[in-house]
Amino acid sequence: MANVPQLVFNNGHTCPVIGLGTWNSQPGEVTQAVKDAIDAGYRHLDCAHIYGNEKEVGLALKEKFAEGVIKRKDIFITSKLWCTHHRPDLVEGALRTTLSDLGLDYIDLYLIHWPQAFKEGGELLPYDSQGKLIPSPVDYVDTWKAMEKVVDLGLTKSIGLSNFNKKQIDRVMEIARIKPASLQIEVHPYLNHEKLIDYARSLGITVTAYSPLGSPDRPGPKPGYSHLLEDPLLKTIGEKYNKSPAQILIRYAIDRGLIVIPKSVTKSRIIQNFNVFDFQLTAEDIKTIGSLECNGRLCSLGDINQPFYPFNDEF
Ligand SMILES: NC(=O)C1=CN([C@@H]2O[C@H](COP(=O)(O)OP(=O)(O)OC[C@H]3O[C@@H](n4cnc5c(N)ncnc54)[C@H](OP(=O)(O)O)[C@@H]3O)[C@@H](O)[C@H]2O)C=CC1
Ligand SMILES: O=C1CO[C@H](CO)[C@@H](O)[C@@H]1O
Repeated sequence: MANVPQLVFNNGHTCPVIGLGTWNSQPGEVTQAVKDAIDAGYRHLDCAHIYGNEKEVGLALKEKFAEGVIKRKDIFITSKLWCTHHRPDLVEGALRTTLSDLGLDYIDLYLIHWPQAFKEGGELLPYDSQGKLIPSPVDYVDTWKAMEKVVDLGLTKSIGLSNFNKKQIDRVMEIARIKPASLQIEVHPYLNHEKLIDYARSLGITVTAYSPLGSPDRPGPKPGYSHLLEDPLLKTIGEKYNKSPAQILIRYAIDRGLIVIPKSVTKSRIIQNFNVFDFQLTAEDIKTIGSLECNGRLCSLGDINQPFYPFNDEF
């Protein structure tokens, strides 16, 4: 794959260190965003069935393939198995739906989106009358065996996990014939996740940082904390390199050895976020930025008492 620095997975496949996030990119805007990203040099897209926009992502790919701007092998596509499809007999069909929506015959990485399973066969977010998501008893280790089968079928090159904690990763590692290639978790200076990142790496699993800009269109992490992009420290460090806070945050992930997937539907920001390969943060910058840590988790799902909820453990 051209020009974008890559990380190598434990199976030898490579993944560009920056990708375009697509959560909350509306169907009416995501096609243009993906086309702008490809034109800007992105060669990695982060998608998911739950984002409800894979068909529109597929339209952009179709156009860029037809124009000859990229070939299929030039771009890395991630998607994720949603929680209502953990039952082993549903996994292949879920991936085939994603492939059909994206207009592809394989993806590069398929992740179990969350360890929790939800009631199958209805809404993607099946709430009960109390407003709680209805669990399904499926254990993610059984789901993992079905994930291995979709690799065998050639429907995805690699498989991995998202939002899993240490114990949950261990349980998958114990039974895995095909080891997870990557772990996608929330990582930014308010939630540095040092222990989980070190642990995943010790197992040969790469880590992808989601919400790297602190997901600024969502409520902040804690009362009294500004949104990350407004943090004066990032502005000061940015001035040193003539870069924006967003560029510092993206570089912060890359310089920690992570894959990073900032989302934007704004052409100028899509270009800006990719323009991070002409500078590098020092070890001291990384330490200083890391001091913003406040256990400021932004993204969670389901009830803390439900089976397999991942965020009750220290990491
Ligand atoms: N595995 C999982 O469970 C999860 C995965 N993800 C993945 O990670 C991706 C990124 O995370 P996400 O939570 O979307 O948030 P990000 O941290 O990437 O922030 C995205 C927001 O920042 C704005 N933005 C982007 N670039 C800039 C810039 N240069 N200056 C100022 N503002 C900017 C965007 O606005 P605009 O678009 O209007 O330009 C958007 O509002 C997701 O899109 C998704 O693909 C995210 C959450 C959970
Ligand atoms: O990636 C994500 C964003 O959307 C989902 C909900 O709609 C989240 O649960 C998930 O983690």
